[in-house]
Amino acid sequence: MKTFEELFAELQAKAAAGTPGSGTVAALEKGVHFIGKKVVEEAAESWMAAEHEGPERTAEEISQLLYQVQVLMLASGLELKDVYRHL
Ligand SMILES: N=c1c2ncn([C@@H]3O[C@H](COP(=O)(O)OP(=O)(O)OP(=O)(O)O)[C@@H](O)[C@H]3O)c2ncn1[C@@H]1O[C@H](COP(=O)(O)O)[C@@H](O)[C@H]1O
Repeated sequence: MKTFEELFAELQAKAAAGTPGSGTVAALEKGVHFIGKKVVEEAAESWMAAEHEGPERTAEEISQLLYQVQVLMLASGLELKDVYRHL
């Protein structure tokens, strides 16, 4: 288990190092358009899970949505504080 902040730090480090075998690095190489579609896909799956599949599946889909949002942040050159200041 990891927190939102811990996951972001892990993804930042992998992106900076270009870690071989990292799905995050591969997604960043594909770019914002590819990542944006993943965000929309996971958002839709979260919605469908919430309507039809119960809380456990919903939590799983939301975790994937949070991951894809973090990858989009990295692709956009954003840090956590850039987003948090709008909360
Ligand atoms: N939390 C996640 C995470 N959530 C979702 N995903 C990715 O998002 C995809 C979504 O899963 P789905 O089952 O919806 O997708 P799918 O349709 O079956 O498969 P795809 O065709 O979309 O790949 C997964 O295949 C993963 O590639 C994640 N990939 C990585 N992480 C974490 O990110 C960290 C870094 O990962 P790497 O960069 O791969 O080392 C690790 O700690 C991982 O646990």
